[in-house]
Formats: sequence, structure tokens, C-alpha cells
Amino acid sequence: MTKDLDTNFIPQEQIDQSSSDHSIQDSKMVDTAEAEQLLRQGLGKRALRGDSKVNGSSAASGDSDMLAGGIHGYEQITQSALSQRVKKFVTTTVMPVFLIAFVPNLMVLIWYTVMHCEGSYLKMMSVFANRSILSGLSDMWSLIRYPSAPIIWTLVVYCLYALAMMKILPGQKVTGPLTPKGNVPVYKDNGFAYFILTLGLFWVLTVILHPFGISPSMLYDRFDEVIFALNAFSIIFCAFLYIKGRVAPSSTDSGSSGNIIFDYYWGMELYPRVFGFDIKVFTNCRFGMMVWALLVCVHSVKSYELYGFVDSMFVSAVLQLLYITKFFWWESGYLRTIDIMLDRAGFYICWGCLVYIPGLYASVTFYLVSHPIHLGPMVTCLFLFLGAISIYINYAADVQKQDVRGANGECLIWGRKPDIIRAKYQLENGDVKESILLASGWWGLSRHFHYIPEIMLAFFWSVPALFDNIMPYSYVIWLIILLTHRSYRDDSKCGKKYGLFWRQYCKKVPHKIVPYLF
Ligand SMILES: NC(=O)C1=CN([C@@H]2O[C@H](COP(=O)(O)OP(=O)(O)OC[C@H]3O[C@@H](n4cnc5c(N)ncnc54)[C@H](OP(=O)(O)O)[C@@H]3O)[C@@H](O)[C@H]2O)C=CC1
Ligand SMILES: CC(C)CCC[C@@H](C)[C@H]1CC[C@H]2C3=CC=C4C[C@@H](O)CC[C@]4(C)[C@H]3CC[C@]12C
Repeated sequence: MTKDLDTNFIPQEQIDQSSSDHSIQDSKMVDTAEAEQLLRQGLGKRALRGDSKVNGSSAASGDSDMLAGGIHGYEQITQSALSQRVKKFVTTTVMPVFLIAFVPNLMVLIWYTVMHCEGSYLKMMSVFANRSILSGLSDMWSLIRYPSAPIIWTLVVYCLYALAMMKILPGQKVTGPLTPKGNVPVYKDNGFAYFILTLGLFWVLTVILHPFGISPSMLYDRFDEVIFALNAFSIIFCAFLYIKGRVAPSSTDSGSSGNIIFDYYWGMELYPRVFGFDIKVFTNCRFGMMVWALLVCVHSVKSYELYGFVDSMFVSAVLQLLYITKFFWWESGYLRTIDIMLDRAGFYICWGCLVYIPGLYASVTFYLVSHPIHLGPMVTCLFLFLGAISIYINYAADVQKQDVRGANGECLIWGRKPDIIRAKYQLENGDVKESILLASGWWGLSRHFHYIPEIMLAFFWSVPALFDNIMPYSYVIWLIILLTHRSYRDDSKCGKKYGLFWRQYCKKVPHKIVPYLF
């Protein structure tokens, strides 16, 4: 196989056509006659389409909810057309402007709460008493220091190191999912090696530099500078991605919505590459997820320097590091999830991974540095055990789906032949493809059952902070909102992609996340 563009995509023509025209044949499948008949008659086309158009250019994301009303027809000036327009304006302009302006402040709020309000949101809120939100925020920003040379150098050296390792470390070639434009992104699967090497280097450097009075805990002491530097860099970087997407897109999976604000927020390209570096692998995995792990280590070092061993920090750090280890072990699987196959590289995902992950995801251990709590061995072991089980279930569900697809349904799920739906869908160019939807095992309990252990785990690494403040639960609260929204987004995306086949799956597995409830 040869690859097109910057040698990172396999173009559609060269993809093995064998998968393109399977007949519906699984013995466990029911209710598919209708779908097959529609397909034969060509009526299923729309139902099976996974994509929509935005102002004539393809919304490679396939997420027309996010792109708000991108399907155009003849518009009559009716009540509903007007409300559609308002809805579109809100989702493509008002919301993005609000988020771009507001979320960088959120990181400052978290920092301010921990460093200046003893971790209490109530105290933090008092800053806003009897004054405007803007003047309260500006007071907080005035406490943020400009990044000093050590912080800038640490970040620059880390990024160069991360980029170099993406190329240097060995790894098998893996492919991402087929895009709506029919490209197949190619990656080097070296995330786990990178994770182990980086953690190893962190601890070696910590020990070597200790006698010279240099400690990674400087990143905790100067986290305001880190937040400033990351925010400034990300905002400029997203502008660069926007321009790049306009003038030199890396693949055909790109295009404008016609609204510059939305394009900046949501991104222009699905899989941008710069000098052969995959931007989303860098921002999401090698920066966001790795910096999260490193910050957890930084906070542990700081806590150790202050008080010696503290079991609450230990529980939280161990569970988070285990989770991130699982993430890197499964990195090639992550490259097949919504973030990668649906979300374009814009402010949402790139700023999110460059700033939001370090700021919010690592906020529990950040809080625990100034709130050491002694849990005792029993409670420590209990939280560790329950957290580990949650990680296992979440991982098992992710892998189960991957395995069934990898084995083309010829495997056992919980000791039985899997209940699968061979779901057809259509690419933009009209080609019909097929995917497997698993309707047994974890994926038979609810359509996103794996979100439950994800949330439980976050709870178990936050609960060592006990219940003095809400602040350490910020991440859990965010996660509940994010995953609930995501379950709707994914349903909508899959509904559009698989049409009748998705409805058939929903009939078999009627609940989104919580079996029998939701
Ligand atoms: N901590 C955090 O902030 C977050 C963590 N996560 C975690 O990341 C991991 C990935 O989650 P997420 O990205 O939401 O995606 P999912 O793992 O839920 O995967 C969604 C995709 O899987 C495919 N799919 C859906 N149902 C089935 C099925 N029954 N059988 C086979 N394939 C199916 C569809 O893709 P296709 O088009 O290929 O059919 C769908 O778009 C999870 O472990 C989740 O808990 C997720 C979000 C946030
Ligand atoms: C603009 C912001 C308000 C929102 C930014 C959101 C992003 C930072 C997060 C959205 C989805 C998140 C993730 C999805 C799936 C993941 C797999 C999991 O195993 C590890 C975590 C993560 C990579 C997670 C990271 C943050 C998001 C990208």
C-alpha cells in the first residue's frame, strides 16, 4: 500500500475492498431484513449515511449536531426555519465565543481556589461579592505571574523531547478508523514506550537534581506561570491550526463551516499533520495525558517534601497513574474514539488537551498538596481496591469492543458467542462499508456502560480528599456532565452513521449509560 499526502494516509482506492460489500449474514442478527431491503432499493442511502454537509463543504466530523443545522435545503421563512437559524447561531457562534472567552479563566479559578482560598469555592466566590464578574476575574489574573525562564524552558524542552520521541521510539504501524472522506490515518504505536521512558526519566532527574536544590516541585510553586504559558501558547497554536487548515490541509478530511469563529473553535482539519507530526496525537496523548501523569508526580514530590508519606496523596496518585498507564497501553484504541474520528483539531480539543487536562484533570492531587489527610491502612486499601476494579472494568469494556471487531465477530464474549450486528454504512463517495456492533458483554448492559466505572474511578481518586470541600470533586462533576453529553453525541453520531442498524442495536440495548435507568 502506498500513502497519499504527507505519507500518513492511505487513500480510499487502496483500502482493501473486501469489507465493502458484505451481505448481512450473522445468524444472531434479527430485524435486518428491512434494512437490507432498503439498501438494495437504494432507499437506505440516507439512513445509512454517516455524514452531512456544511455550506457545501463536508463536515468531516460527521457530527452535524455540533455543526448545528448544517444540512441545507430550500429555506422557507417559517417559525421553525427561524428557530433553526437562532439555534445555529447560538451553537456555532455564541457558545464558541463564550467558551473561548470563559474557559481559560476556569483554570485561573481552580489555581486561585487552591492557592489563595484554602481549596474552598465558597471563599473564592466571595471575591465576586458586590462587584462585577469581570473585576473579580481581573483581580485573580493580576495574581498570575508571567512565565519565568525556568518555566518556559521546561515547557519548550518537554515539547521538543515529546516530538522527537514520537519519531525516534520504535512502534508498529497502526491504522485509525476509515474517515468519511475515505482516508485511513496511519500512526506509530509507541505511546506506551514513551510513557514508561518519560516517567523513568522524571524520577531519575528528580533524584539526580535533588543535591543541587532543583526539584520538580517548582512546577507546583509556579503553576500560575504554567497556566499562563499554556494558555498563551494554545490560543496562538489554535490560530496557526486554523490558518494551516485553510491554506495547506493535510488531507481531504478538512473544510470550513463558513463561520470563522466556529472554525477556530471546532477546527478545520480532522487529522492535521505538521512536518509529519500528528497534531492530535501530540496534543491529546503526548502532551495532555503525559503532562497529567507528570503533574501527579510533581504533586506527590511536593507533598513528600512537605510532610513525608501521606496516604491520601498515595491513593489518588497511584489510581491516576494506573489509569494513565492503561490509557497509554491502549493508546492505539484511543485513536479510534470520538476525540480522534469526530473532533477536529481546533480550540475545543487542542486547548482542552494542552490546558484543560493539566489544569482540571490533575486538580485533585494539586488540592491534596495543601490538604494532607491520613486515611489509615484499611481505607487506603479499600479505595485502592475499588479504584483498581473500576479501571479494570473500563479497560475490559474498551478492549471487548476492539477484540470483537478485530476477530470479525469470531470470538467469545463472557464465554459465549457474541451477539453482534453487522452494521452497514455509507461513505461520502457512496461506498458501502460494514462495522460490527456488539450487543452482548459490557456492550449489552447499556450502550455506554463503560462510563460508569470511568466515573467511579474518578470518585475513588478524589474521595481521599474527604468532604471538606467540593473543589477536589470538580473533575468528577465535569466527567459526569461530559460523559452524559457524550452519550447523546455518540448516539446521534452512530444513529446517522448506521441508521436502521443503530436503531436495531438501541432496541436490543435500550439504555444509554445506567441499565434500567438511563
Ligand atoms: N476521562 C475523560 O475525560 C473521558 C474518558 N473517556 C473514556 O475514553 C474511552 C473511550 O470512550 P469514548 O471516546 O466516549 O468512546 P466509546 O468507547 O464509547 O466508543 C464510541 C464508538 O464506539 C463504536 N461503538 C459504539 N457502540 C458500539 C458497540 N456496541 N459495539 C462496537 N462498537 C461500538 C462507535 O464507533 P464506530 O463509528 O467505530 O462504530 C462509537 O462512536 C472510554 O473508556 C471512556 O470511559 C471518554 C471521554 C472522556
Ligand atoms: C473546551 C473545554 C471546555 C473542553 C475540553 C475537553 C477535552 C479536554 C476532553 C474532551 C474529551 C476528553 C477525553 C476523552 C477520552 C479520553 C480517553 C481516556 O482514556 C483518557 C482521557 C481522554 C483522553 C479525555 C481527555 C480530555 C478530553 C479530550
